[in-house]
Amino acid sequence: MLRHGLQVTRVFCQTVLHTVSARPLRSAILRLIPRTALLPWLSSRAVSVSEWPLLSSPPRDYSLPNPSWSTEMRRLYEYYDSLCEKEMEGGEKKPGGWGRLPSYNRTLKYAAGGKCLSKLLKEKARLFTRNTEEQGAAFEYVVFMNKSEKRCVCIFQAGHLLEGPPGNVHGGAIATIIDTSLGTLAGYLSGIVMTANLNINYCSPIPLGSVVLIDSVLDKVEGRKTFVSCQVTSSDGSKLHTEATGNAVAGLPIPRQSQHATLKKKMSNTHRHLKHTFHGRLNPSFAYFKVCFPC
Ligand SMILES: CCCCCCCCCCCC(=O)SCCNC(=O)CCNC(=O)[C@H](O)C(C)(C)COP(=O)(O)OP(=O)(O)OC[C@H]1O[C@@H](n2cnc3c(N)ncnc32)[C@H](O)[C@@H]1OP(=O)(O)O
Repeated sequence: MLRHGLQVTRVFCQTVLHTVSARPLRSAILRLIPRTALLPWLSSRAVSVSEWPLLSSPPRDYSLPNPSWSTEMRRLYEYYDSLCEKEMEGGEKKPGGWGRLPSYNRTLKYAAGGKCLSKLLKEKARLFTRNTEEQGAAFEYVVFMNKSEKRCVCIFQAGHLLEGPPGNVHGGAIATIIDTSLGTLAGYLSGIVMTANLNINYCSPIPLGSVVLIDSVLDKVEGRKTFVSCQVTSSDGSKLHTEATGNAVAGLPIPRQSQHATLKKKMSNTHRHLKHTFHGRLNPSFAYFKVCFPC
């Protein structure tokens, strides 16, 4: 009863104080109400972004257009967006086969409702490709997935912080966006994966600030291994910049004997924490994919 009262008070305070944007006052009041009071409410539902509770500001979807996007980036975005499946009037779905994948800088945190998993993760950790708030400075990209073709296209605009050779994109930054595209495709098709192998041929430099397309396809699946490949081309497809193949392995690596006891203890603590947090109602890996790959 007391817990329920605290929960209602906390949500009420957040709602009201969120509206008046009184940050210091809001923090002071919220500090008085234990966060755990919110857990039952959070755990009773998988929170989708559209129904984000007023715990904090809603997560930013980095895959949506922003003012730093060039005309070419926007044109390509609009083209693929027009191919996406959309709800039409009357609830019918416009077929298209494509879907845009949203992108957040801390997916697990958002998937869990904002707060619950923070203790398990490093508080300051951010997705490498989404670790700056400065729009257009580094990786601006959006991934469109085609389920039936087992293919995805990433539209990528390289910002000034990604310079390698003067005026061109750093090879490591190119490898990063390739790993992201291939990893996203493999993850979409095979569940949680780790990149085991990545081979890259750099064919021609990518000018800084330009927009390129990373077209990734599934080659084959062999047991736990998902083989994928991609081509990085200029936005009109006329110039090949880079090509790559990769192998992503599904599932968790088997720990070495010496690490086994520590890992077992860690996993058991984690499991207990998750069980408490979610009351057995929400599988965190499911939530991860629900938010990561909703289309
Ligand atoms: C968040 C928002 C979302 C946003 C989404 C953003 C997407 C980002 C994606 C980023 C992805 C990453 O950067 S991942 C981070 C970079 N990668 C890593 O750190 C991986 C480090 N390596 C590992 O953890 C491990 O070695 C694994 C998991 C790859 C494999 O270990 P394992 O589970 O013990 O499996 P193991 O038995 O060794 O191997 C399984 C099979 O894979 C093969 N295999 C293993 N390693 C290799 C290899 N290097 N090259 C070729 N093949 C290999 C083996 O021969 C075997 O084949 P067979 O005998 O069965 O035939």
